[in-house]
Amino acid sequence: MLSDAMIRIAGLRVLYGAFAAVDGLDLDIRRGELFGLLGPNGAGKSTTIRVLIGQRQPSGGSVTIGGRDVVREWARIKPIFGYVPDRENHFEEFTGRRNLEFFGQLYNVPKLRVTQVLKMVELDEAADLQVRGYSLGMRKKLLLARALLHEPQVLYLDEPTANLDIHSAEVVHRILRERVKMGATIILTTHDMDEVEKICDRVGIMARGKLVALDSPLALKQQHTERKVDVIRDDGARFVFDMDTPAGRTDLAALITAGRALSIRTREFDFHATFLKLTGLAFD
Ligand SMILES: Nc1ncnc2c1ncn2[C@@H]1O[C@H](COP(=O)(O)OP(=O)(O)OP(=O)(O)O)[C@@H](O)[C@H]1O
Repeated sequence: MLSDAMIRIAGLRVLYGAFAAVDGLDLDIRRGELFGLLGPNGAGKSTTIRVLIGQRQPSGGSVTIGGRDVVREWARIKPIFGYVPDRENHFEEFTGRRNLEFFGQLYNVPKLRVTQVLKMVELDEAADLQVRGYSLGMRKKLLLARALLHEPQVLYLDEPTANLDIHSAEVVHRILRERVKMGATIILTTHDMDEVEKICDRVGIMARGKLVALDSPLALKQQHTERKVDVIRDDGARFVFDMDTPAGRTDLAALITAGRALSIRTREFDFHATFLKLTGLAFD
């Protein structure tokens, strides 16, 4: 348990009928942390988020945000979070600006703030066009702009950069890092380890409703990078030396000292392999 947890998920269970989509999840997220939640399809990521945004009640366990229980104290939690869903739900016939003004009214957000967030996500030039003409990426950025309107302390994002080009993804990444620097707490779900490595402070990997890994991206890499070295000798023979064994280290050193190593390559972190291994989906 973290002493500075903003979001505390303890023993969370969510049932759909008899099926446990989330099956005893314990997870603390720090205040001011950008947390990446990964996992294969059906792992329980979206169900967890559904509990956090009040769409689904826990079947067991508890979730608190800033010390308040999401079920019993929902009215106090609702104003402090923003949510970017994976599926958009804009008013097609409204302009981007009108969409935001509509939602802004619900939170008493001044019109100036609408202009600010449109600029932030680089939609200022398209602000007065109907959303029906927007690209997938523009629609996604409008969702983010909407979630930022009331400057939420807590932000949940379901695959925020899916369908975005590289530049737009960077705009989103920059905005998220800025938010956490200002003290916001963010959970995003993604299938993209590069994204996690680039912007997340910690990562949790879920499988079958449970957490199977929890660490910083760097620690996860260090823990799961194979400490092996592939060598091609001057006569074309190939060798793999295991750096975790004394024999592997001595043999490699001998080959190098003898000047017979033609090519030496250390193994890179293989996120796909690690992910499949941790989630139990690797083929044997
Ligand atoms: N409304 C529902 N009724 C019944 N089962 C559901 C319902 N919603 C989700 N499930 C099941 O719960 C499990 C977890 O689903 P969830 O959407 O939380 O996974 P996920 O990790 O978000 O997956 P993805 O990466 O595909 O979005 C899946 O097996 C799914 O079929």
